[in-house]
Amino acid sequence: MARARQMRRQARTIRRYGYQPMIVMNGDGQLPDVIATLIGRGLWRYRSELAPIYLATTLASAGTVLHFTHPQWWPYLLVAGTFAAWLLALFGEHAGLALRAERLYAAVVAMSAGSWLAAVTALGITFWPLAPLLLGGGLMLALPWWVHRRRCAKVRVNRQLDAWPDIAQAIGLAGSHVQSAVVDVWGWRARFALARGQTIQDVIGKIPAIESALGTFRGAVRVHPTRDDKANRFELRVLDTDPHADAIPWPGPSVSSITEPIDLGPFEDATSARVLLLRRHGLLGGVAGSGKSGGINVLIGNLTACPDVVIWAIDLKLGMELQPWVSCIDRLATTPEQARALLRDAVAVLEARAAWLASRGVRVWEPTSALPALVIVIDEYAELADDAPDSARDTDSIARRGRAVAVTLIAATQRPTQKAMGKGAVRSQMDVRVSFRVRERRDVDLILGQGMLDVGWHAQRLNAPGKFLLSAPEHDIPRRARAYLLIDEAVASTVHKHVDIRPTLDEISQTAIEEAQAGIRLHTADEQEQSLAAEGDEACESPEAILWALLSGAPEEGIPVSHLIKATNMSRPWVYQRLRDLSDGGRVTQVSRGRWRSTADDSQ
Ligand SMILES: Nc1ncnc2c1ncn2[C@@H]1O[C@H](COP(=O)(O)OP(=O)(O)OP(=O)(O)O)[C@@H](O)[C@H]1O
Repeated sequence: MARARQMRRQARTIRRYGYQPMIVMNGDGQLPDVIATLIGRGLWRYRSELAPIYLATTLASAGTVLHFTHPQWWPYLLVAGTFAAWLLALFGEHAGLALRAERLYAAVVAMSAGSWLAAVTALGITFWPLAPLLLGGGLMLALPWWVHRRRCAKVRVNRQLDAWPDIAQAIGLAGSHVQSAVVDVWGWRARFALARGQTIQDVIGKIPAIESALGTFRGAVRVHPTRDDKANRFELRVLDTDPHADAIPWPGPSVSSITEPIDLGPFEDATSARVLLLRRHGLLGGVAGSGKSGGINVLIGNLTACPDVVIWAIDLKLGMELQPWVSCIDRLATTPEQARALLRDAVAVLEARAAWLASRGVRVWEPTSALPALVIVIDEYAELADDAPDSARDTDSIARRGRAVAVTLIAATQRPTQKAMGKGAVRSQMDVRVSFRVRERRDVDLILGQGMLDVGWHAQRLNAPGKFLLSAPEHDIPRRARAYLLIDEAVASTVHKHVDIRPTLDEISQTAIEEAQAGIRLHTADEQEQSLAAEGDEACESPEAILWALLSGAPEEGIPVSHLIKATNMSRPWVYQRLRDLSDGGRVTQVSRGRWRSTADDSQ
């Protein structure tokens, strides 16, 4: 038992230091040196934890020396401390202080240290209560430092990286070394240089050995080429936690313009699944409950933060899904009629924009807040194809011609079969495909494109809501990602935050819509007139129509009842009954005894 414990301790020491420190004493009074070495090593090894003590000691020594040599310097020290605090608070981000709380903490420490040093320089360390203040205040300020999660993680990572030479030796990658490392919320990533002749394929083959040597869980290590794609470099990604283990709350919009790629959620290696929507159409597919609406929420949440996008939406489930966004959506169609009108207007917009571009000799519409892009989100596309099949021509038009003029379609549907997509070219025009879980293997090809299943896009294996595969020009290998989850409160607060920055459509588009609608009104009026005329022709033969025609054309003094009886060929009571009815409705009036006319002229 004891032997096993000792061996374990030895192994741990070897992992940490790369060798087993051996202490040899020859009885010549070397013990103090050895102890000093060990203490020195400990002070260095635990430098991060001991940093507050080092700082306090430095302040106390510097303050004492300055008090005896330059006591008149205290105002400069005070100004320096204040200036350092100001710099850290405002620009600390550039020094790696990513969170506001971290910058605030650093500023408080700088301010406190500067003030205390100035006081000690002026008054001396024996001045009450400067010494207890250093102890008490130092302890209070040290606590957040000691418990800070990212600092602890950084220390742990540094220790793991210190052990890399031995790990590399043990797993056959001797000579590779760390160049840089960063810690993030999911774990850490480091850039490595390989020894001569080693390749990234060698490293990929050693992943299980690396996981074992670093003591991580299985699947925690990923190896990627570096951004510069050098053959003798690689990036090691080590996850402390599985980013997909639980629902991932939406951290807020990742963009402020449609020209930037939108972050949908993390891949398994915790890098962001970012995708550009400008001049692209998108299709989201997956079984009921797989997270399509959640994905749409992430997209809309980001789009609402872009003042260069106008959002239109169609939600034929009576607006159940998209209603919460309504204040940020310029136009929401919840009935087939509204959807038809919306798509018709979108085509008018794209045609007007295309004509405007052509008149200026410009090829593409560059979105700005004055000339915004138009994104049309359609939740459950199959319902649109079912309830408003005649709108297929418009969706087709938008899908084919919308890119250059920044009119984008985003469609979500369970199974994008040709029938569900309305028989047009919409599906084939979708440049960005997001597949949530599908039930049948063949649905993978339906959503992601023909042949994708065969080359490893296994959306049928996604095992939790919100998990998806993303296919887009910049995403051509299958990597599992999980969409952020927006709870109702996040939607409400996002709407509240962005409602004031929502743009309206540009004049070119608005005029096109007005003209299209006026054209439709004219067309409808014509149709109505024609149908009335047709009705009139038909009705001319009826006694009612004859009666009404005579009354309408009657002169000022009215028309005699005898004429009406004769012309209609009806009985006197019949004529009087009709006259009474028309009179009750205010449509005719008795001018004098036995003479009637219509009141139409009176109202003009
Ligand atoms: N990204 C996510 N992370 C965790 N859970 C999620 C995520 N997205 C969705 N869910 C869970 O799955 C449930 C169903 O999601 P959602 O309504 O988005 O699916 P859907 O594919 O749109 O379904 P339907 O086709 O029936 O509308 C949600 O109520 C939520 O609890």
